[in-house]
Amino acid sequence: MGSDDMKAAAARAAMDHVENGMRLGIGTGSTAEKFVAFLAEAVGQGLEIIGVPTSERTARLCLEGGIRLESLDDVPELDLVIDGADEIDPALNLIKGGGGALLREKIVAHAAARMIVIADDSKCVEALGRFPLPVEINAFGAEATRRAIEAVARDHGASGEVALRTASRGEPLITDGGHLIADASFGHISDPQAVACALNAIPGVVEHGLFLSMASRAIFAGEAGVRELTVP
Ligand SMILES: O=C[C@H](O)[C@H](O)[C@H](O)COP(=O)(O)O
Repeated sequence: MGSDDMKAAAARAAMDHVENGMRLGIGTGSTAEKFVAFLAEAVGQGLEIIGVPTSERTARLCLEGGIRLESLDDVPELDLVIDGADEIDPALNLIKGGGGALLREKIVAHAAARMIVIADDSKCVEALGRFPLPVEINAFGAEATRRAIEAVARDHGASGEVALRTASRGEPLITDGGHLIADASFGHISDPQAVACALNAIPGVVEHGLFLSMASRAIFAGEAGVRELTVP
């Protein structure tokens, strides 16, 4: 089974947790997009949900699929959010933001009673940090903020650099919220809570991609099939 099929298998399994009448947060990224396709199919067959998307791209895909959307301002409390992740540790702590959507994803996840994360097996790690941690930062003073993140990373044993993310033509990537993304290569984050606190203390940091104690269930798909993990 290729990685695309695994993502689709996890997304399909997540549909078992979607119930009629739900207010549903809808994630961003290639795995979440598989979920949007299954959701659109179910909506076409009569499922009624209200969706709140975590990015402009997801909103577009949902609308193309006939999924009813509302803004989080109109539907501020959600029953469930289903989203992908870049890394998932055994306690279901996550790194997210590889697609640049971490701010809206975290706001939506925080507004949801439950978060289910869907992924192929390659996202499963013993400790977070191999995937560079995305940090959304304000454009004002971006270099000063980048250096402050670098100092935090160094204090926490980072092995690599902190780089501003660029888009396809080399210009800085701008998020849906109008911010920049700095990717911090830790290699291994031994104390995610301490890193999260230190990043939150930097004024130019809007949000970071550590989603700690937010997911209550992970659905992984791999060669051996689909397995579900809940918080220990
Ligand atoms: O900003 C993007 C999100 O956090 C994605 O959910 C994450 O990067 C995983 O994306 P994918 O399913 O494409 O690996």
